[in-house]
This record gives sequence, structure tokens and C-alpha cells, in this order.
Amino acid sequence: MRESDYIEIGQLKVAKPLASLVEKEILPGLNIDADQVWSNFEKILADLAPRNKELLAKREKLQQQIDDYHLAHKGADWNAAAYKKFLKAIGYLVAEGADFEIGTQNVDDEIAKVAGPQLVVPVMNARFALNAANARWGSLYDGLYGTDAIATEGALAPGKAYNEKRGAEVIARAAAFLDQAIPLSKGKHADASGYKLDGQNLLAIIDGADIPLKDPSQFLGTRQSKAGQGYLFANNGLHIEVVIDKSDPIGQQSGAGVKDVVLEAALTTIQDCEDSVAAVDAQDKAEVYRNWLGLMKGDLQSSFTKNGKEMVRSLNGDLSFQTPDGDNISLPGRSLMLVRNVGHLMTNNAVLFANDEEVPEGMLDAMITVLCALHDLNKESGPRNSRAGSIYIVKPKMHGPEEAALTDELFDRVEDAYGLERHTIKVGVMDEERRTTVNLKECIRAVQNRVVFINTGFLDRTGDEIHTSMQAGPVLPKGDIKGAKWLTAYENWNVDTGLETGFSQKAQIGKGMWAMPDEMAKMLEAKTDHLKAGANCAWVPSPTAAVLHATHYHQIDVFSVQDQLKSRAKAALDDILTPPLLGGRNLSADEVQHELENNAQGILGYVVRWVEQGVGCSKVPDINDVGLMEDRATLRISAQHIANWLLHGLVDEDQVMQAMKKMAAKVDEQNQGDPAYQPMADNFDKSVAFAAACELVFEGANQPSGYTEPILHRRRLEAKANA
Ligand SMILES: CC(=O)SCCNC(=O)CCNC(=O)[C@H](O)C(C)(C)COP(=O)(O)OP(=O)(O)OC[C@H]1O[C@@H](n2cnc3c(N)ncnc32)[C@H](O)[C@@H]1OP(=O)(O)O
Ligand SMILES: O=CC(=O)O
Ligand SMILES: [Mg+2]
Repeated sequence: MRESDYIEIGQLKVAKPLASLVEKEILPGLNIDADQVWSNFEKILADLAPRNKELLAKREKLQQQIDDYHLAHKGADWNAAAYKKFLKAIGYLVAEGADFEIGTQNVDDEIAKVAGPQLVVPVMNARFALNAANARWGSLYDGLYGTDAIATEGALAPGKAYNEKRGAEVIARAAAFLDQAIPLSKGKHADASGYKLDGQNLLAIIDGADIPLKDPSQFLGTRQSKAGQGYLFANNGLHIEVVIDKSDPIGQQSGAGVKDVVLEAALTTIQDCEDSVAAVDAQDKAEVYRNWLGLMKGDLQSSFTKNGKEMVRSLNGDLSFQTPDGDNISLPGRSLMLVRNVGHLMTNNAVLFANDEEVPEGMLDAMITVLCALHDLNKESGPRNSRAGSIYIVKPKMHGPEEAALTDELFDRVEDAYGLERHTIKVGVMDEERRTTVNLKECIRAVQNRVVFINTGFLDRTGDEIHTSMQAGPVLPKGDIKGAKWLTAYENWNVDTGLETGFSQKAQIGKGMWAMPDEMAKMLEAKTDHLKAGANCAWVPSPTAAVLHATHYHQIDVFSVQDQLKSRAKAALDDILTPPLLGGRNLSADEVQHELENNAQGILGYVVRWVEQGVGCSKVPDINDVGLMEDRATLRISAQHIANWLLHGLVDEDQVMQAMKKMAAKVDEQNQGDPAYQPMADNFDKSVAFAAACELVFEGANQPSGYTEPILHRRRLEAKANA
């Protein structure tokens, strides 16, 4: 950026789009002036930016020591005891202190007391971000009808017009769900010819008999809405609305006239400024912050055309029901929102400090996303994000307790800057770097009075697993890395540590993303495992996935699972520390080529949209044509994987380049319908996207912790400049 793109405020240079956003859009309505923001930020930077740098240098130093260790032990049998001793000696593994329990206060029930799906969404995309905020409630009928949760072939195939057979299957499945979540004392919901109120009780009418619920207290109230007559129930703290309309064509398909079963779905949503977002400069950052501001003020809107229709999307209001006694029940219409800031690594030219250095982007995120959230904190009427008066920030990619302590101090300082009570800002800790996993208890201690979640971000964690042990040998194929013992041990260790430090009913123990957005049948089958493993929330990629995943929390009472897990033996650190190496296993040339091409396809399919169109999260078909959610973390895995096989000679540079070129042609084909797309295959020398993808692979072993963002950011800036 040029000198003229900034305005000087004290010792800072603030890019004009950001300075204007703060002054003209964020600050009005807050009792804070721009000088308070920037002068405090200047002091925070002076005190904390040098520490940030030192900690990044420490990452590099430790990685170098680990690389040297593996090089010195090349060919030797794996010696877990010696390795652990070494990690302690270099300060990678720190000593565990005395037992403690977290002391976080003022946490909303959606986080502490009720278990449910957690949706993640790129906040830079207002249309999606609004949709996510509104995904607190979703139609089970739509979730079943519109996905492969019900067979998509044969008689039940959706087809172009409404398929009554599919509809009947949806209605039967939803009724079976009600039998499980709110069972009748006798008979089945599917056999009900109607529902009626009798005093405090909701009765189903079956064969002329009045049948109460098995547990009548599950019925809470009613409402009359545009959709029909709503009956409200609760199970495991989650709400269900059964909507009756016997005049509706869908309602007429069931005896009781059930037009829909609406579930409380995305209980919480992470509005993401990080891995699902491509924000590389002041303009982009302003866009990100503006959307978050709109969510916190409650006035964000997005206009778009869908199926030929102009639409305006805004935030839903609260829902209102009446108890049989006539009292009002108000339920949030919006998901409780957290905001994921970026980690400690990247800098951004949206603000320059000291000798025109770019500011640490995570510090800017903390300063501005909290400022935006003050609008919610100060609200005196209307829907609020946090009724408990907290601001929720998710902090990704921290390496170990010192980095967690830096976050804690940064949040202290931001609180002081804005006159907030200590620990108003809460933190969700992504357990997604190996040094955080193995020192998790000490990481939690560092943020013990503000921590509201620990989440196994297994995607970044897999990337870090490969990078940390880069020199130890070639890793297993990607699919098998998931099956290796480190991963189960890491997942269990996270739960064990959370329970040990008192998370149950105080904070979330979260599990990772379902990365196959179209494979809902598989998700319905597999994602109960997260609850059985003790997680009181798990990530989903879309509102529809949130609705379907919500059914799992009706099947399993996670808090009693957690009670049972408290007494098991803690997962083994030695297992976590065992790298997922090929060892003596030989792969055929075909297996190697298949793995290489699959990785290359994923990398190119994602990177081309990131670099040239600024799309941070995409669905990209893998080599078997399964659409995968790709973000920077999945990119990190694929790039590190090829880099690892290159380093250890399983593939050579020519072979990798050929695979990249072959897959670039395939990705071009896949994107043929996109008018904004610029093909790579006839343009290898000039395509910035192709160059970025190659750089990620060929320079992958040298990237800090194997991260993709330094290359992505640089190449995106280049593509923007070219455009
Ligand atoms: C490792 C990690 O860090 S994981 C965390 C980061 N990942 C994420 O945030 C995933 C976010 N998800 C997404 O971006 C998308 O679901 C994708 C890219 C994975 C798949 O997208 P597609 O299936 O191609 O969605 P598509 O573009 O067809 O949109 C379908 C509809 O779903 C909605 N939608 C899709 N994902 C989301 C979401 N996460 N939140 C809200 N709405 C969503 C869109 O708004 C759209 O509805 P609309 O037309 O009414 O606005
Ligand atoms: O952020 C999530 C992850 O899996 O990485
Ligand atoms: Mg991650």
C-alpha cells in the first residue's frame, strides 16, 4: 500500500478503509472515541508485539531441534521414552502443575449447559453469515428431504417435482425422531390423528384415546404463527417445535397434520475471520469487521438473487410461546455467536506501527472484534447475542501455554482499553497444534478464568502432526493418518483434560468439522461418535448439517456420558507422540500416484478460488468425486503431505509437477461453469493460482509450522494487484 493510503494516528498508520470503518461505523453509539482505540492499541502493540515475535521465533527454534533429533536418529527404532525426554529437555513438553478447575463466569447456557451443534461460517460472506446466525432453528423435514439422509435413488429419489413417496418417508422419519425425543406414554406419534391441550398437558389422540407424553414436563407451550399451530417441547435442553396445519398439503400427509418438525439446531455459531476466509489487506479486513459489526448490532442485511428472486436476508428475532398458564416463553431466534480471530502468526498492513511494521493480525482482530461486540454488550432491549454479558473469541493455532498466556494478556489489555470488567472476553482454545495438545492442561491454566472451550481442530492438528515430524520419515497416506494411534489418543486426551479441569456444564469440550457437506447420511451415522466420546458440541459445515446433527443430542445425554468418562484412565501421551509414519509398509506405485493426485486436486481446486476470487472456503471434489469442504487447514494437510513424500523420495519433483499439471486441467474442467474462473492449464507460466499451489507444495517443508497463509496471502495480493 502507498503512504497516501494511510492516516497517521499517534505513532500508528491506519489504512483509510479501517480508520473510516472504526470512526464512522463502529464507534457511533459507543461511548468511546477513535483516540481511545488507537492510542490503546499503540500501547498494546509496543508491549505485546515483541513477545509475539519471540514466541514465533521459539516455534522455529523448537522445530529445528526436533528436525535435528530425527535426522540424528534416522533409521533407529522408535524410542518413545528417549523422545519424550528430549521434548522435555528442549522445553517443548512442560511440567504439569497442580490440579485446578476453570473459574470462568457469566457463560451463556448455550455454551455451558446445553449440548448441541456448532456451526462455522466465513464471516466475510454476509449472506452465509446471516444464514448461520439464523440457523438456531431449522426444519427437520427440509433437512431430510433435501439431502441424502434419505435415499436419493429409486422410488425415493427427489426428482424435479415434489415426490410424495420421499415426502412420506420424511414424515415417517420425523415421527420416529419424535418417538425417541418426546415419546408418548403409549403408541407412536405417527399414529396420532391430532394433538390437543388438556390443562397443562399436551395429549396425542390415537384411535380416539388421549395419550399423554411419557414425560409430560417435556411439553412447554404453544404459539400460533404464519406456519401454523406450534407446540413446543424440550429434550436434553434442546427445543423442538411441532407445527400443525391440516390445511397444508404437507400437513395433510400425516393424520395429525404435522406440517413440520422444527429443531433447535445451531446452538452456537463461530463467525470465522480465520481459515475459511481470504482477507489479506485493509479492504478485506474492513469487510470482515463490518459484517461482524452488523451481527453484533443486529442490523446486518444481505441482498441477493436466488432462483431468479430478489431476496433480502436479515437477522431473525426471538421466538415467543405461551405456557398453558398464559405465561410467555421467549427463546432466542439466533445462534449464540463466537468470533474466530486469527492466530499469532500473520501480520497485516491494515495498520503499521513502529518502523512501519505490519501489525500482528490477531492483535488487530482482538481490538476491533471486541469493539464491535460492545454494541451487543451494551444492548438494553431486543435480541442480544450474549445474555450473560460476555464476548466470545475463538483463538486458533496457539502453540503451548506461553502462547495461551499471550492471548490472555492481550484480552486483559483490550478489556482495559475499553473499560470492560476483567474476563468479559472469553476464549475458545483450538487444540489444533501438537504443542498445545501435549501441554493442554497448562494451556487451559493460562486462560483458566476466561476459557469457554477446547476444541479438537483435527484438521490443522493433522497438518501440524505431519510438519512437526517432517524429518522423522514418510507419513502414511492421508486416510490412514486418521486411523493411526496418535489421533484417537489426542481426541481422548482433549476430553480427559477438559473433564479433569472442570469443563462439564461450565464450558464446551468440542469436536471437529464434518468435512463432507453433501454426505449427510454418513454424518448421521458417524457423528454420534463425537457425543459418545464426550463432546458437548461438534462442528458442522452448514445449517442443514446442524439440523441433522442436532438429532444426535436428543439421542445421547452428553453430560451423563461426561460423568462416566471422568473416571477412565487418561489417554497415553506416548500414543499422542507416536508419529503416523509408514514405517516398514510399502506402497505400490499406483497407491502413491493416487494419493499424490488426490492431494494435488484438492490443493489446486481450493487455491485457485482463494487466490483469484478471494473465496476462503470451498467445496472441492476429491479424486472419487466426493465434494470436500476445503479451507486453509485441509490445504495445510495436503500440501504438507506432498512435501513430506517429496522430502523422503516417495515422489520426485517431476512426478509432482506432472501431477499438478494434470490436476490443474481437471480443476479447470470442474470450474467450466464459472464465468469468473481463469483456467490454469493453458497458462502454467502466468497463472498466479498455479504458482501458489506449486509453491505450497515445493516449499511446504520450509513453511512456518507448515502453514499455508504466508504463501496464500502473498499470492492473493499479487493476483489483486494484477487485476
Ligand atoms: C478446519 C476448519 O477450520 S473448519 C471451519 C471452516 N469451515 C467452514 O466455515 C465451513 C463453512 N461452510 C461453507 O462455506 C460451505 O458450506 C461449503 C463451501 C463447505 C459448501 O458450500 P456449498 O454446499 O457449495 O454451499 P452453496 O454455495 O451451495 O450454499 C448453499 C446454501 O447453504 C448456505 N450455507 C452453506 N454453508 C453455510 C454455513 N456454514 N453457514 C450458513 N449458511 C451456509 C448458504 O447460505 C446457501 O444458502 P442460501 O442460498 O440460502 O444463501
Ligand atoms: O479449525 C479446525 C481444524 O480442524 O483445524
Ligand atoms: Mg483449524
